[in-house]
Parts: sequence; C-alpha cells; structure tokens
Amino acid sequence: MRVNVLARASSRNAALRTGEWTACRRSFASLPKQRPAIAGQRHQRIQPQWQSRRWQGTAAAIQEAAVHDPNALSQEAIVENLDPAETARLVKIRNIGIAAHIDSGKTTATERVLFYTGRIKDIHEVRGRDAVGAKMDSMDLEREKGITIQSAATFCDWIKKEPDSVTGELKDEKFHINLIDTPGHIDFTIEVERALRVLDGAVMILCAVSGVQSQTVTVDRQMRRYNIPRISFVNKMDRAGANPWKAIEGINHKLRIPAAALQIPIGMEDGFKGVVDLINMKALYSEGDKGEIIRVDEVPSDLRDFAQEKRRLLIETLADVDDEIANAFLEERTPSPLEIKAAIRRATISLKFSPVLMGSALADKSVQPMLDAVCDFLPNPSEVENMALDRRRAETPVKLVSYNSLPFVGLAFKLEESNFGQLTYIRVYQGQLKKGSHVTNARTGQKVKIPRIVRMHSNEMEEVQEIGAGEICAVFGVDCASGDTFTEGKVEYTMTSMYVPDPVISLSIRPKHTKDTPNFSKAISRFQREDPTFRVHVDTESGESIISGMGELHLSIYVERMRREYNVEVVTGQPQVAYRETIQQHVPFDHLLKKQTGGAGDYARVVGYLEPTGQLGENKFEQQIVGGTIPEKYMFACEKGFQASCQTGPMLGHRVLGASMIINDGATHATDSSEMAFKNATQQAFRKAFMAAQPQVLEPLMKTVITAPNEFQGNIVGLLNKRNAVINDTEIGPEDFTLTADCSLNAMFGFSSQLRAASQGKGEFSMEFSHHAPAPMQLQKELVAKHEKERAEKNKK
Ligand SMILES: Nc1nc2c(ncn2[C@@H]2O[C@H](COP(=O)(O)OP(=O)(O)OP(=O)(O)O)[C@@H](O)[C@H]2O)c(=O)[nH]1
Repeated sequence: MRVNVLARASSRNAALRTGEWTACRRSFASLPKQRPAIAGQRHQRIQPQWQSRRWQGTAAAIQEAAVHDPNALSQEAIVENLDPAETARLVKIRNIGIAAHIDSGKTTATERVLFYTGRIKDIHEVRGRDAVGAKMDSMDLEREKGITIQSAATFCDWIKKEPDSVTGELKDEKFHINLIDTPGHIDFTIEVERALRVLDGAVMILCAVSGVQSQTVTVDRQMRRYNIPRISFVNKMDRAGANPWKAIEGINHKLRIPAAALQIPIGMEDGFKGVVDLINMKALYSEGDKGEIIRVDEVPSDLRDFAQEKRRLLIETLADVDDEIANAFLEERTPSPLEIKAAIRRATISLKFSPVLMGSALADKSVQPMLDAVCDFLPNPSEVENMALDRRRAETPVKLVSYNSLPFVGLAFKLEESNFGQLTYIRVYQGQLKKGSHVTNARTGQKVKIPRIVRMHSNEMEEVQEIGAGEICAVFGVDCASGDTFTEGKVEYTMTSMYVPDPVISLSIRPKHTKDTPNFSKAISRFQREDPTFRVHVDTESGESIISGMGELHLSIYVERMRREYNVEVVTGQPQVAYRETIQQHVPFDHLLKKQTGGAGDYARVVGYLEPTGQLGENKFEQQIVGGTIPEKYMFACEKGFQASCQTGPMLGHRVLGASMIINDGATHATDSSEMAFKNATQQAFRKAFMAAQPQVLEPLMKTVITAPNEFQGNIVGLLNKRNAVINDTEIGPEDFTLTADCSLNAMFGFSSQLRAASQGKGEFSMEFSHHAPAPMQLQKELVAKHEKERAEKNKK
C-alpha cells in the first residue's frame, strides 16, 4: 500500500514547488522503511524534539500526496503512518451528538451520561419536582418549558473495560467523549445541522412506545447529509406499551438502515430490570439508587431461547453487510464475540448498519452499556474522512488529518453571546489551537489572536491552554460568522459549511417603547449572528423590521428572550408566510431612464430579456454586451439593481425565485449617465418585464406528520381536507396512526389548537418545509390586492 502511495505521489511531483517537494520527498523516503510496529520501536529511542519534527514531516508529506490525489491514501493508511503516540490519543476520543424526535429523552439520557461519568454529582430531571432542571437545559426558558432550545456541549471521561489485545484480560481504558445534546423541535433544526456537521458519530434515541417518529426521519436525513454513523438507543423501556422490536422494525423499514438489537430486555414496562448482552450472552442488571451498579450475571433461563434467537438475527443482519461475518455464516461457523464486535464496528462506521441498544434513562436503567457502545462502535476522529478545499491550488480537495503537528485547521460551527463576550465553538480538524496564538479567518483573510480557550460543560466552562486535533472547544474574542474556517495561515484551506434551511414564516416586530430601541437592536443583531435561520430585514415600504424563522415557536422564543434577556417589550404583527415570487415566461425589455430637465440629469438605457431559470432556485444575472454599449462599471450597477429587485418582488414585496435577467444592449449619455441611473433603470426594467412574464406567487408547502390514537383518524382527516392538504401516506398501528401530508403553511396557522380539540389533546404533529409551490389563484389575487391596498394607504400618508 505504502509503495503505491509513493509511486503516485512522486508521479505528481511536478506540480509541487521545489522547496516543498524536497521536504516532502525526504519525509517520504523514510516511509517505506517504517512498518508501524518498527516505527513505534524507533520512536522510543530518538530524542523527543527530533521525533516530533520527524513525524511532522511525515504527516505533511502524506497530506501533500493527498492534495494531488485525494483518493491516493485511505484514512487508515494515513493513520497507520502517523506517530503511534498520536494515534493512541485519537483512538480514545469520541465526538458524538444525541439527536432524536421531540421528548424522546435526549436531555434525560445526557444527564445520566454526565452522572455515570462523574461529570455531575447528582441527577436532576427535565421538568423535575426539585425545579433545578437538567444540566444541559441551562436556559431558564428551556427549564420552564421542558424543551431544549439550543444545543449544549459538554465532555466527560468514560472508563470502560477493554480486553487486552495480547492476554485478553479485562483492563480499564479511559475514553474522552465530547458530547452535544440537540433540540428535538424542528423549529430549532439548525442546532442539529451544525452539531452533526462537526461530529463524528451520533446516538439516535427512539421512544420505546412510539418507535420511529416524524422527527426521527428528519434527524435521519440530517445524519445522512453529513455521513454520520449512529448507534440507536430505544429509551423509555419502563413505559406502558414499550416495544423495542417495533422501534427496530421502524429503523429497518422506515429509515432503511439495517439494524439489529445487541440486547434484549429483562422485564418490561415497570418491571424492566436490565438487559441481556447478546454479544457476550450475559445479563446486565442496573442496580443501586441511581442505577450506578451494573451487575453481570447469567442469562435468566426463561430468556435463553429468545436471546439465542435474537443473537442469530443479529449475526444474520451483520452477514448481509459485512464480508467476514458472511464468510463465517457460509462456513456455518458461529463468529466469536470479538469477531461480532469488530464487524459491528466496521459496519456502523461504514454507514451500513446501526446497532440497537435499549434502556430507560428516567428509570436509570441500562445507560452505561450505551456508553460502552459509543466507545466500541462509533469512530474516533482519525476514522472519519474530513475534506477541505485548498485555495492555493485552485480549490483542490485535501484530506485533513487529525494530527497535532500539522498546520491548524478548525471550523467555527456555533456562536453564542455570553457574559464574557462572544463565544465561538470550534471543531479542530487538524493541528492544535493554542491560547495566545494567531489564526486566520479563511473567509475574510483577517488574522485574529486567540485570547482564551475553554471546554464547555453546558453553561459552565473550563479554561485550557491548548486543544488538540480532533477535539471541540470554544474560544473568546474571535469575531467571525457561523461556518467560518480558521487556519494557522501556513495553509489556505476552507471547509464547506452546514446546510441552512430557508425561513418559512415572518412577522413584523418593534419595541413597545422607543427608549428600548438600542437594546432591541442589540438583541436582534446578536440573535442574527448566533442563528443563521433567524433573519431580519426592514420592509422598504413600511419601514418595519421583519423577523423570519423556522416556525411560530422559533420566533416566539426570540420574542420572549428579548423580554427576559434585554428587558424589551415588543409589539409583533400577525405571523406571515414567507411567500416567494416567480415568472413563467420569456419577456424582452428595452427600457430608457431619461430625466434631462436642466442641471445634472439621469440617463440609462438597458435592453435584454427576463426569463425563468427553469428551477425555483437562485436568480441569475448575465451581461452579453458587445461593443461596450454599456461600460463595465455601469454593468456592476445593473447587477446591483437586479439583486435589489430580487429581494423585494414586484407582486408582494417577497423574495423572487428562479428569475434570469440578461442585458445585451443599452446606451449611455456623455454627462448624464451614472451608476445610480443604471441601477434604477435595471430595477424599472425588471419590474415591468416581471409583471409581463406571467408572474406567480409561490407558497411554502410543509411536510406535515400527524400521530394520534386510531379513534381520531376521521376527525383529523376532516381537518386536513378543510385545509386542502394532500395526504401522501397513512400508517395504522395497533393503537396509533401516523399520517403524512403536504399542507400549505398558510392553512396551518392555528392547527395545533384544532388538532388538540379533535383528538382530546392526544394528537401531535410536526411540520417541516418541503418545497415552494404556486399558491391557489384565488389566494394570489387576494394577496396582491391586499398588498396594493397597503401600498396605496402608505403613499397617502
Ligand atoms: N417514562 C420515561 N420517561 C422518560 C424517559 N426519558 C425521558 N423521559 C421523560 O420524557 C420527557 C422528555 O424528556 P427530555 O429528556 O426532555 O427529552 P428531549 O428529547 O431532550 O426533549 P427535547 O429536546 O425538548 O426534544 C421528560 O418528561 C422526561 O422525564 C424514560 O426513560 N422513561
């Protein structure tokens, strides 16, 4: 393998600058001689300083090779060639997120994780009687409402028993876990997106009664977007009606990930005592006041057959996704526990399988085996492929290697205002981040000093001097935007950022008392910086501030936070749907702006056409001027005019989607033409052409998932029919049904109270933006008429 790497790397050396290549070749020259074990032995004998310089050269050389052919080296090969001490550090790190449907028990489970790892001294419940609240829900609003609003990061050490690779004897191994607890409500989905963007693995929690729910499907999609391996944890095994097998079937069939249980329950509902570990065929009982003792015992005799059956199913499912287990299966040989574990790890990391564990966080049962599974089956940072684009080499993709001696590269994935200033969460992908060092923001080119580095423990922090590759930290005093890449300056890498969904709902907002305006502005600018799905703009006609976001709950939380954190009472308008405007026809234009009535005049002529792009996405501007009829500087002004027009569409003042403007001719005047004249002329031409191009109002359609007891199905279908919803799927279970429909957001205001009434409070629903579609003709007419009327009234004033 290594020889191939060398051959490929050297055949591409022409592109390297001579100095770099010489260093690179020197490092590579030593590579074939070093088998990992031998390298490790040599490593012991050389001087520490030398040693680190030598390894640094090797890693840099490896990265150089990867620059030229990102596929030249597998991640394993890179890791194999690295400093064994560094590899030993990495294999004990896990960066994981906990994500799930609303109220599945993410925060409750995280509280147990923190307790069992010794990070907190006592357990407090979400909405608990002691009114303290769970550690990870640190905001007052979260504790009052019992929901997670912001993701919270923490870290802990888990000591797990590992068999010695030589003797097989069990010994203590310490794993360092960086953990992010995420919210379940779709309104705060950006928190899940950005957490998953930087994590290496996840625990997907499911409710043992409800199984796969609507948000589980969303979270699954988000995990797929960032290739996140996951273990599944079926929680709430203590609840009446708990059925882990239904949840596992849901993972297999609804999420389409091969999944099998690694455990079976001992007792069910309020008799739930622990689990049988199917790999080692041992019973694990949770005992002690807070389930802190795991007593290992023989499998109860009444469960032996069932355990054997489920163990067989586990091996069969693995055989479908893992060659080694498939071979054992063909040879009619039962794989050993070590082989099964290794296969689960391989299949989980390669996203082919999800191992399923079960327990009850609230009843303090069987959480520790889930922690063991995090260490056993989720990848360490060196097992995850992270790519950046090298700007110095025409954006060539380059593999990042979680190695301390390489140049620092980190991604700012979350910003938060704290009492001590802006806190920026950073995932360090390679190199080290050191207090007092300087890093460069790849987007702005700005060099900034890192004054303080902390590790976050929910709302508390622990100051550190440096943070290693593959870890997560937060820094103070760094001005940047969410998603910015930071580098040491030696390399110019940028990383792609997370997916930010478009807001679907907006409302006008102003402070009740003018004296509060400065605080209002401060709050708005902070929220905007922290949350890319919270947008603010000023309506050009009404002069009102309009906030937009992911749903009513999202915006209402910000309104509440203004009151609590900034002492600002606000007045808000009715929530409005974020409509879009588009066109359906090709329309040519030839527009002349001419004001020449003495003194400096205005003159600009623009000729071209407006047409649909064919997709309801980005707008496009193109100039096809020949012979310089419009000089370049005026074309820039035309483009600005076009962009401004797309922000406030001619029909309703909402954003334009899918419009393409081409300017191919025009005229100027020696003295009266100006950039302003061309910008205005373009805007006027756009408006006229747009209105002639069969304009259309688009409305957001929401994928809506409703779950309720079967007896209310008729009522709920009736509610949806009244709203002209299109029902795509209905699934009827023994007690509950789940219905998936496309509904226009406009028709869904007030739906939650009607659903409550129609289902005696037992129905629940979630909504997520699906796509934009033309609004019904009647609604379009009403909206346009209303807009015209408002405009006329404002003009009168
Ligand atoms: N019976 C039972 N209830 C549980 C269990 N785990 C959590 N709960 C309860 O379920 C409710 C929701 O728990 P949380 O931990 O806040 O759930 P979450 O997934 O973090 O919630 P969001 O972040 O708001 O989506 C709380 O009332 C918990 O006490 C469990 O194992 N058994």
